[in-house]
Amino acid sequence: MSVPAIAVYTSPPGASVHAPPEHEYSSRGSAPCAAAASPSAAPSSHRHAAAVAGGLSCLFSSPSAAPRATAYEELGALWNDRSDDPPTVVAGGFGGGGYSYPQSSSSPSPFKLRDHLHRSPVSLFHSPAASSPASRSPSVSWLAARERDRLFSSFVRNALGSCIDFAPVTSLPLGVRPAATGVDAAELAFELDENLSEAEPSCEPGAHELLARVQARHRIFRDELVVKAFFEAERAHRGQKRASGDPYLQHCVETAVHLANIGANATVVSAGLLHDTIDDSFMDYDHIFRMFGAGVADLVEGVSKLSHLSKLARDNNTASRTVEADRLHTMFLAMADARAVLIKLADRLHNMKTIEALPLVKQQRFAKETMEIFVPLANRLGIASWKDQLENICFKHLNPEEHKELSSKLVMSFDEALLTSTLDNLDKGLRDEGISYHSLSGRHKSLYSIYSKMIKKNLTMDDVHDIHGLRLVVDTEEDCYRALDIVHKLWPRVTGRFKDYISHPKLNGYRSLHTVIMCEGVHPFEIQIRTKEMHLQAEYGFAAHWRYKEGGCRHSFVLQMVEWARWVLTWQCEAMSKERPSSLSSSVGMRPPCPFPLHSEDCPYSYSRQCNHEGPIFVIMLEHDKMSVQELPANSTVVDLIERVGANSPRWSPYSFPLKEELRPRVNHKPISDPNRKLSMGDVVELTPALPHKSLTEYREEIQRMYERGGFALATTPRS
Ligand SMILES: Nc1nc2c(ncn2[C@@H]2O[C@H](COP(=O)(O)OP(=O)(O)OP(=O)(O)O)[C@@H](O)[C@H]2O)c(=O)[nH]1
Ligand SMILES: Nc1ncnc2c1ncn2[C@@H]1O[C@H](COP(=O)(O)OP(=O)(O)OP(=O)(O)O)[C@@H](O)[C@H]1O
Repeated sequence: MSVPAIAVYTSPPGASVHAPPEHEYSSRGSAPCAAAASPSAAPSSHRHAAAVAGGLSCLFSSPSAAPRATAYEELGALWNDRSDDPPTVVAGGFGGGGYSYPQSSSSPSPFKLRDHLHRSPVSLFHSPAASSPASRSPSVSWLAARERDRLFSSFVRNALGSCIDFAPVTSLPLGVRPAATGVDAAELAFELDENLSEAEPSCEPGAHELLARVQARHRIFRDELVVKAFFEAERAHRGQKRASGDPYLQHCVETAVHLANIGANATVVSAGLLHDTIDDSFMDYDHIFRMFGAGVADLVEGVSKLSHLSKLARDNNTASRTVEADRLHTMFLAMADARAVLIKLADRLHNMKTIEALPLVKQQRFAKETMEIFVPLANRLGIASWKDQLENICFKHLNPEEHKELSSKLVMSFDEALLTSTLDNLDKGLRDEGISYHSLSGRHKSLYSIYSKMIKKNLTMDDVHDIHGLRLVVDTEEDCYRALDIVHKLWPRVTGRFKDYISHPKLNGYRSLHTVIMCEGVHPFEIQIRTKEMHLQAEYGFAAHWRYKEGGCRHSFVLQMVEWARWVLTWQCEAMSKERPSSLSSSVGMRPPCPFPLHSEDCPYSYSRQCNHEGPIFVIMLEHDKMSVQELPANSTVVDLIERVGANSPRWSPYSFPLKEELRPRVNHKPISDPNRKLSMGDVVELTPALPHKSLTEYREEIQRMYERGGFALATTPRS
């Protein structure tokens, strides 16, 4: 996904208001580095070390497997507390890294005010914004909202076109609460304890220190709800250890830290802390609901469901069956609140970072599954830094030799100082010519992305021209060409590498100017120049980067869901992360209507409930202990599934619905009494339940009788 750090086009008016310093250098991922107050201030050894160390890191020092925290990630942790951030320069790991400027300040653009006050949803997953303390201005927010709506509307019409029915909601009906996102005090089904953080509940040694450490990094961990979730997670996992020997709680905390790093709000961070409680402790949904309310409980339950599916998929090696793996991605995104997918991804990211503690064979299995299932999810959701990190870890385990060789080469060839100085030069060149810009960002390509490109195009590393890349987003098409002239005046261009996708858009609608220039005579730099609208299209439209990477996509409803998920996540994390109950009351009047097409009146900001598409549904089918992901038309029933299985079976012929409950098909672990029960996205249908021990003999006899009557499939009363 693309990378602007401060690119701000469509931020909702409820979003936090920031006044960033003149220059911001920030990461595409969750890894800003506050070590240097300016790009040039960080010693290059430090920058290199941080770049190299970026792959595997762990926030908390641990006696066993967890490596020491790296500058890359530790400093990334500061993002959530943006008001404390100094201007930062980023030291990205091999996950790729980035830098960026907001618009140039010498030549204010008409968007200047809005741009500085609101951050883009696009920016959320890519780069933290360094900022000075927040202040709120309702009138400016409102103006921004109108601009956002205008931009968003035209973007949706242009970009999504026939993919969706575009019917923007202009206002929320009276009495409808705008969001189930940040925790609104009125939504809570419990009273938050006063001075909870001082309550000092008794817990295992080290837990308070763990909390203190993480609180020092992220303000969100001082939030009452989050503190309460921390102590509840501690209670749930007390005495449990990870394979590495670390307390289990550490995994919960680090999962939550990943979420905090991308700006998730208190509800999501709390659910991240509690994400394993339903599966691995005495706590159930009701308990979490009573303690934390529906927002957190639903998310934890959603993660638990995803974990079950993921385990089923792993045990059945679904990842290696492309079609089914693809259905699985869609199913994950469609069945759960997108934020649950986010928590599952954060959980997987930490598990992958600590995978060395597992036996080799498991490392391989996890790496394969992560590459096939979770990397595409991170890609589709636009969380580039997680995608890069997951890919690089998997790469290391799946192709250790290639990883080693390429890492050493990249250390030699990647020049971080050059990236920042090129950014500086372009910024100056643009200012000198009076061209205002919206954002200017730079990134270095991740190790795995370089590797993939080399394999795909049969290149050597020297032939990869975009290891260093800059992206400039300006206001008008005319500015694109003016900026291009400046670029070509500043540096010699590499012949044959200029592409004008503005006058000749790609078939998928992608528009941008691309050129490759040579820095200091030896380093090729790819520079992309585009307008804000082109950029939105490249991020969210038909030309979206995830689709560009993944190739064709069959179902338009998939496109819609994915873009929805990205939008919801981006907005929620971005807009709500600073909004705690105390501040909500004052901002409620300014809450925006949900901008996403198709949101209905009760707008829960969760696309899953809005997804009344006519497209197919995907369900998991378990038959004789084998799992498959089946695609069925909308409104299909259990009988439809059974008929499909029967039709493919040589023994197929109808038989009656079993009387014995334990022999009936199960949907989500419960035997069904109505074979015409409709199936929903993500249902797990067991056609042949696992053999119950006690009734084993009886069960066999019954099956035998069924076969004798003619076939192991169900025929039911015909449907009307
Ligand atoms: N979102 C999006 N980005 C694109 C698309 N096409 C190209 N890009 C971006 O532009 C970069 C370079 O694209 P091109 O100049 O067309 O280059 P190429 O022919 O694909 O091959 P290389 O020059 O070797 O990278 C890609 O690496 C992407 O970052 C697209 O359809 N959608
Ligand atoms: N020149 C650039 N400047 C800034 N960001 C870029 C540039 N080129 C790509 N990006 C962004 O960096 C991220 C990682 O891109 P990456 O290089 O891995 O893939 P890509 O750009 O699609 O290249 P390719 O398909 O050629 O491998 C994406 O979000 C992409 O949009």
